[in-house]
Amino acid sequence: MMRNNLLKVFHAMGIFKYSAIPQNAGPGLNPRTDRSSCDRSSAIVRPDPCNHGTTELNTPCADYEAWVAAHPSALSSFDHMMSVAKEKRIVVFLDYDGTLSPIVDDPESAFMSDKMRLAVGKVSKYFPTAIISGRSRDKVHQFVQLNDVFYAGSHGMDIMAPPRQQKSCDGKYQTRAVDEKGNEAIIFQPAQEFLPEILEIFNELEEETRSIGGVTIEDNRFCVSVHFRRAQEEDYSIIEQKVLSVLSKHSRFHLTRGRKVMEIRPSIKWNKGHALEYLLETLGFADLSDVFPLYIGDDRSDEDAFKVICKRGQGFPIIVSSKPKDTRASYSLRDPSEVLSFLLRLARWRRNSSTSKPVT
Ligand SMILES: O=P(O)(O)OC[C@H]1O[C@H](O[C@H]2O[C@H](CO)[C@@H](O)[C@H](O)[C@H]2O)[C@H](O)[C@@H](O)[C@@H]1O
Repeated sequence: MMRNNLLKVFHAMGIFKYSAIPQNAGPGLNPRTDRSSCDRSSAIVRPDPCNHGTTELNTPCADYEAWVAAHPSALSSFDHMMSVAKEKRIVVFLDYDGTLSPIVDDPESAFMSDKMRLAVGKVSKYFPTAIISGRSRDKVHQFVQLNDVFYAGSHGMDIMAPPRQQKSCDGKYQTRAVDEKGNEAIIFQPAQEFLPEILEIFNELEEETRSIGGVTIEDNRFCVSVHFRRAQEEDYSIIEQKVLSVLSKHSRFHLTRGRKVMEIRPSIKWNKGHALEYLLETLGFADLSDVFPLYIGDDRSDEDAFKVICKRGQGFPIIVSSKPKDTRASYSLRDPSEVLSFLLRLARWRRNSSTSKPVT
């Protein structure tokens, strides 16, 4: 009752203009009542006060229940979602930090639970599954320890995929490799030429921030993370100044922000969304009209992948958040424990289902 009243108020304020959403948006993108949250034009957004975290919604909109009404729980909506996806070829994409592992203070201790490993393993038995992380590819593989999963590190700038002729790529950034199981693979690294400068940036950042307590610099191979989760809040602006001063010496790089982290990345047109498309193509799904990507992620960089799914007009962009956030995702899960439940349910659904089309 209270929620309905709140929603009416929001409607009156024009915060969620469901009626403005095109009714022909594709399958999976219009939860429950044909509302697409891919249309962000009507959301009221304020930048994070210190610009140090993810963007959250302002005003009464910062009410989780109302937000969930616009981004329904993927658990409560599971049956509906699967009725949309049945007969489709589901391909599963997962982010790592904040999705498969809970956010912790020490980035080196962001371990994945055995239960989660088992769930991802089960999902990968039934659906092609890839993990696209901001971490280095090796690091995320070390955390996940599954060999039947495809890995993309450095926000998609380092992908190991099966060898397959690419239409959209001239092979310039590809090298041949052998995966853990001894199979032929391709490693795609579009930012290779930036490696020497990334190393310089890493060293400069270490030097510049050495004297500030609680800051750690993480080498993510094709990008560098500056963590300040353990720093004093009063040091945030000096940390930002130091990072910006290092960045000013490297014109081919830019800054992005995540959850208490600033990241310096090569300025190439490549992100998690491109990685999703690249993987679909290498897995042989590019030309199939019934391919249904499902992407679960919690952070700003995952929005690039949500955007691609929205543009394709078919799939499930799912955000992991326990707070209202401006997002293109259509569905939500509260935290990694809900991700775990969702993945287990997905694997069970596929195992018990005779109608869904197995991916070949
Ligand atoms: O794309 P992701 O896999 O989500 O990686 C994004 C960043 O995740 C990690 O940082 C975040 O998780 C840490 C551990 O829980 C936490 O301490 C930190 O505050 C978060 O921002 C990772 O360490 C970064 O390098 C990734 O870019």
